[in-house]
Amino acid sequence: LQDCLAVSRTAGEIASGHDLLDEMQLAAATEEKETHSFEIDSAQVENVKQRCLPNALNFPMLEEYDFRNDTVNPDLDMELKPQARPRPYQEKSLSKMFGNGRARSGIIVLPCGAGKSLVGVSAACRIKKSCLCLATNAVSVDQWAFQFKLWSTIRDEHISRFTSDNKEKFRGMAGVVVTTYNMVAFGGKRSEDSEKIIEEIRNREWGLLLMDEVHVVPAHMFRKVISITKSHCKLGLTATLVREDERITDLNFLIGPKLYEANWLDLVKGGFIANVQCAEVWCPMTKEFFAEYLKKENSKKKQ
Ligand SMILES: Nc1ncnc2c1ncn2[C@@H]1O[C@H](COP(=O)(O)OP(=O)(O)OP(=O)(O)O)[C@@H](O)[C@H]1O
Repeated sequence: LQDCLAVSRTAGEIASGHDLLDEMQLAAATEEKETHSFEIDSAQVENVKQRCLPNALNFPMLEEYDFRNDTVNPDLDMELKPQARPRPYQEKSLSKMFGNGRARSGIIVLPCGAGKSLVGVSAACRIKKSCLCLATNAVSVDQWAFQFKLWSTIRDEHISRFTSDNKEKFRGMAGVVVTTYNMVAFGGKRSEDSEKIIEEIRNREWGLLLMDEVHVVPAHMFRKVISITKSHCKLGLTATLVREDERITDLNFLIGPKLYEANWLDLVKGGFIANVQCAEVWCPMTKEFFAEYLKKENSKKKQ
């Protein structure tokens, strides 16, 4: 099996779904346990993951992809360029993902401007298999395609964009497709060109599903994207794990646990991101607005 879901009760006590994983403790805890291997029907994987959450059986799971031994999916010739030098916190986030030589699915949290793109591109360069990169809009798609070319040696014909304006196809056995969550999740009628590309996206086994801004994607769209694409490893990138719809735990079993979170104050001190100034501005409210503001059912909107 190239993919495995690792489960450990003891590890669960150490690292609950939202805590950072401590490699040493986790390895020690897992070693104490016997290993059993069995295959899960792909249609049931989401159910199994959900049943293992802390509010159910409390067997937190790690999904790992043994990409080095994947002889089924073709390799993608792509390296980081020598001038791409990940910063210490970027390296650390990658070491949480690739700690044991496999690619672990999960979420990396880095503040705005800290360089999530280089982390995503580095992850794709290590796995060296086809990568589906999902962004929230067409501008981000262009930026991601640009970042892949900026930091990696990927050849132009191996990377394509799929948006309403750009319906490109990569050439060769493996490649990177950058598109939006919307393009993949769209349920309406598509043009012939789009239909062909989406078929390709559905049918291919992706080594890496790279998901940008995971906190803003509505939960139902997320589910749809994950259910119609087949990927061995999922990496979610975000600047915050706060969600408006309170479905943050969904990310935990749909993608994986938080693997790393950088402390933005440390990054400011290190000179990696700009200093933040916080100011509180008080504004008057009209009587009607204030009455609405005080209503219990509007409490979520206040956030
Ligand atoms: N290791 C690095 N060496 C040099 N430049 C870097 C490095 N990492 C990131 N950068 C630069 O920092 C800037 C911010 O990077 P990037 O756009 O990936 O941040 P981000 O975390 O995605 O931000 P946002 O959340 O705002 O999208 C870019 O100009 C990028 O080239």
